[in-house]
Amino acid sequence: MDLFSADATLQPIPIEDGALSFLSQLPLDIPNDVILRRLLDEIAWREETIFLFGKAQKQPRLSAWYGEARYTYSGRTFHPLPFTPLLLDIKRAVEEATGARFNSVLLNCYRNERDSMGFHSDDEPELGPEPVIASVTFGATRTFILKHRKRAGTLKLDLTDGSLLLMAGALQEHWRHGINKETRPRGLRVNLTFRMIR
Ligand SMILES: O=C(O)CCC(=O)C(=O)O
Ligand SMILES: [Fe+2]
Repeated sequence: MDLFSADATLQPIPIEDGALSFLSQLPLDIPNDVILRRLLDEIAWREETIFLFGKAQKQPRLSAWYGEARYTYSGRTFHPLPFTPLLLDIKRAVEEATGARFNSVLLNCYRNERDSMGFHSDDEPELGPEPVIASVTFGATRTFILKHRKRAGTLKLDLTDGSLLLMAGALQEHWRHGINKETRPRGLRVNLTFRMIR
């Protein structure tokens, strides 16, 4: 492999009001399909319940938190599980590719095309101003959609198996992002968002 080829490093994606960059394959020592299978086996996946207009509802995906830092979300304090050796391997690869450091990861498992993530910004106070968030995907491709908060502006990115998307700068302040349900069949997808919680 040519170490200096363009697609071996993060490539900037032009966007106003924030920073985005993409690498189609995060360099890893373990094949993507083996990582996917191990994540499915080793992670303590949970189907969380959320309250929407006072009504209990199951989140349309499975999720799990791992890392070294506690965090609060919707007024509740969560205690993540300690990083596993596999998560530490992926974290090391992400830190090498991005030059950033991370101490927690949120994992989401989209079981099929009916699983989704509502539009949101990752702007919790403990992430600090202009958070750097690294998103790694294994398995099926899903479309990551960004919508500008103040003006008409939508950006769609296909997040493919083994890819790394880096969100930084003022992106979370100006844009929301989400994963829509789809009608065409989609296989299982696991996404990991590495964060630095202070
Ligand atoms: O699954 C994805 O690509 C998005 C995940 C996400 O937005 C998050 O974990 O905050
Ligand atoms: Fe997010």
